[in-house]
Amino acid sequence: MSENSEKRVLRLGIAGLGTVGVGVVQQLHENRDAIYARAGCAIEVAAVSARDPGRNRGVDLSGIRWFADARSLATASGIDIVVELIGGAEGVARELVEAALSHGRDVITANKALLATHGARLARCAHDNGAALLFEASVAGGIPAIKFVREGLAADRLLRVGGILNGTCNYILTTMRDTGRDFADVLAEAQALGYAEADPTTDVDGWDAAHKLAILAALAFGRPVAFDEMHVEGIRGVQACDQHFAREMGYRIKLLGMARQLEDGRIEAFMRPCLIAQQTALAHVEGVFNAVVTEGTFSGPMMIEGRGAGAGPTASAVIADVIDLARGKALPVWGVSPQSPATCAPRALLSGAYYLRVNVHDRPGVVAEIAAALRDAGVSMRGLSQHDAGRATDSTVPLALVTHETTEASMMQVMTAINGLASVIGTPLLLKIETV
Ligand SMILES: NC(=O)C1=CN([C@@H]2O[C@H](COP(=O)(O)OP(=O)(O)OC[C@H]3O[C@@H](n4cnc5c(N)ncnc54)[C@H](O)[C@@H]3O)[C@@H](O)[C@H]2O)C=CC1
Ligand SMILES: N[C@@H](CC=O)C(=O)O
Ligand code: NA
Repeated sequence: MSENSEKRVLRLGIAGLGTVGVGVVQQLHENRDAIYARAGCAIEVAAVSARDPGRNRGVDLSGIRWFADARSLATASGIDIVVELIGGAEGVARELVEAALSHGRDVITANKALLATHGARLARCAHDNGAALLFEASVAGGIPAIKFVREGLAADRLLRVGGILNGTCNYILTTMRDTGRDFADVLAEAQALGYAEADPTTDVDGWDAAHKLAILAALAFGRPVAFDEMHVEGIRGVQACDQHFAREMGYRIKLLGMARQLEDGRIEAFMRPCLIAQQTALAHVEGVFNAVVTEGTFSGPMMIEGRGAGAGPTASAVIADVIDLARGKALPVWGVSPQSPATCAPRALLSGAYYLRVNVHDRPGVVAEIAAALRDAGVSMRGLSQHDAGRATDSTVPLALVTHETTEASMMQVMTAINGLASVIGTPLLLKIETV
């Protein structure tokens, strides 16, 4: 494990002292005795690297070596584990992790962007150099999502994996629904609470959650997923009227991801806002909470829920990985020996029922035009709703419909036809109705 294990001290080199990095330093201090008891050795922050050495971060960093260039932590002496908490799929974070693993040094990271994008290569690098790469904090913050899928369900054959994987989006959607406040206002609040990524567009455009889904799918199916082929949509298109319609129809809107392995080995995966029936457990995962769901051939359906973001939960997951290493527990990155990435099935192959909301000029014949677009694509309507709550001063009105079971290909055809209608204002919103 460690060049220093005989002294029963495990020495960390932490890169990045933001929300999570500071959380780790603080929690190691505040919960030192319990951590010592479980790890069987002392955990010490031996070195750090952050941008501004002079800034007061509210934690005691005295006596800790400071490295101006985080990449130096990969090879510096006196460090047993590199803890990468900078973030981002490229740049210093990637270079540091690659260099440390190549040097045979164990790495712990919370960086889902890096793992989703370069996971196949990093797994190979860790394997070839006998180094461990642990990443519990990368998916669903404090929820032990990685251990749940990779270890807890190791004997099962998983049929699907997914869940609500972005705390910022879930917080925004929940708060908008409950308070009627607007998107930008609630996003600023999520940022202030430390939930959002350095660039919050990563959260609201669905990429952060998609990164996490790619990691879960890789663990569930034993192979990294070709991330750039995944279907990803964010929550910017969701309007107040959608929350009204969803409630009226018995649903809640959630940014939801789901991955399934098809018989031909391809992965069907999406991350997008969906309607979920109000009475399901997943619909009640609210605020910053995340949930991971699985369906196993042998274990059946399961769900775990908890805080998916923030300093405390995320630092706790990082330190759990440190304790694993202290206990001598290091597994292959994806639970099996390194594999090449699996391709994703095209979006058009998805199927299900859908919700479609269109803002239209309120005039005779509009509904007939939309119905014609559905008819031409062979899509059958299950219900239609229009009410004045969402009416704008220019007499445009939102109209929402739900379909019977159909294919995504047919819905894409409907969207193209509707987008071309003169009576349609702005971009219609298409949400999958997901059965969970
Ligand atoms: N905030 C959260 O709730 C969660 C964050 N994560 C992940 O944890 C990682 C860190 O996230 P946060 O702490 O929230 O981000 P943050 O933006 O608060 O902290 C990152 C820190 O890294 C520093 N940094 C940037 N470039 C650097 C460089 N070249 N050398 C040294 N330091 C550098 C920044 O100055 C900043 O203080 C990211 O990968 C993020 O995706 C994962 C789960 C939850
Ligand atoms: N920005 C992320 C933080 C954790 O990964 C989120 O909001 O869930
Ligand atoms: Na986790």
